[in-house]
Amino acid sequence: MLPEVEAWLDRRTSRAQDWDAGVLAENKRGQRITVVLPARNESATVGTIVTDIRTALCERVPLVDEIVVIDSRSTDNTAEVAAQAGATVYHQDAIRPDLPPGAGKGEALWKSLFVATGDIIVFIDADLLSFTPDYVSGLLGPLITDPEVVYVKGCYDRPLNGASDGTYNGGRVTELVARPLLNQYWPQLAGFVQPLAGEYAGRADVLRRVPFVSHYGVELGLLIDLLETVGLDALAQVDLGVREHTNQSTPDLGVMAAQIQHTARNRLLRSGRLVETVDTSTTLVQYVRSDTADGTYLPYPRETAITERPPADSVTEPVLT
Ligand SMILES: O=c1ccn([C@@H]2O[C@H](COP(=O)(O)OP(=O)(O)O)[C@@H](O)[C@H]2O)c(=O)[nH]1
Ligand SMILES: O=C(O)[C@@H](COP(=O)(O)O)O[C@H]1O[C@H](CO)[C@@H](O)[C@H](O)[C@H]1O
Repeated sequence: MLPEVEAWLDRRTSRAQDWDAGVLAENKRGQRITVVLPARNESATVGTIVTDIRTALCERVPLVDEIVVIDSRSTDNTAEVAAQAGATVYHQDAIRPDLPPGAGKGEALWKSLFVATGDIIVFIDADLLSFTPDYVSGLLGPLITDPEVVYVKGCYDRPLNGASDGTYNGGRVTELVARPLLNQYWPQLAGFVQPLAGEYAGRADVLRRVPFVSHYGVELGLLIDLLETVGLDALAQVDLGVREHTNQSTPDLGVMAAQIQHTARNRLLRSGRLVETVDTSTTLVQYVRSDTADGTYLPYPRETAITERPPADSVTEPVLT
């Protein structure tokens, strides 16, 4: 591990219990806080998370000023459940409809930058099964107390599929793809325990100055781009304990892994560290067994291409017609 990363780990890692929500609320210094939940078909969990944030961090303690749910083309009643719980809900495609449509989680997060009013934005996944309000207060701790910190990622133990035997086999794409890539090509980021964590927070003005990768490339893209724009010491991480969420299937994480690999490749090409002599395919061919008598395998092609939204600040205002 690089000596600067060892020093960073010591200097920029804290724990959720180190940060008291009431004390943070007293020290906001007029900064507005928005919590954003990107949500695609999360009606089973989004309401509880919004309710917990609202009651603990808006009503009991005036730490959070706004709760936004970005409905990301849900086909269930996510929007209604979130609104009923007290969130302000925006449909992803209804934000800046003048722009060509984007897709995936990265699009939902980028679009939130056009509607969130906070000086600090906290991103929380909407599929969490272990959410507690100190996920939010923990992430806010370094940002409210240290003006030199601009971005904070959560870290935690990650049981897989509700395992209660003390095993932490979650974070499959983190362990099999993202962590190896970061250690190989961006060793300054090797101190992040959960580089793909879906719970993180940043200063809105900084978030508006970096691109957002579409789909599931967004977390890796943000980490790499923020390292390059603000430097390692402006980044921090907070130990949130344990995190359980609705785990996707392993084949679906194969698509996520490919998107993350394309994100890393895109940044290596952009920086000139990688030169490609042949085109790279973005089609991932998986296999499913047919339900015919012979049960042969059928190819199941999945598209894994990523796109990228430019920094929100660089997008011109909509032309009013
Ligand atoms: O197109 C998408 C895909 C995902 N999400 C949300 O992003 C978060 C993380 O996505 P997911 O749970 O699918 O990823 P995982 O946590 O399994 O890696 C969840 O709140 C999703 O509802 C979204 O808003 N739009
Ligand atoms: O960390 C990971 O490997 C993936 C999948 O986690 P699991 O194997 O389902 O626990 O989950 C994260 O990655 C996504 C891509 O960056 C994020 O968008 C998710 O919020 C995060 O849960």
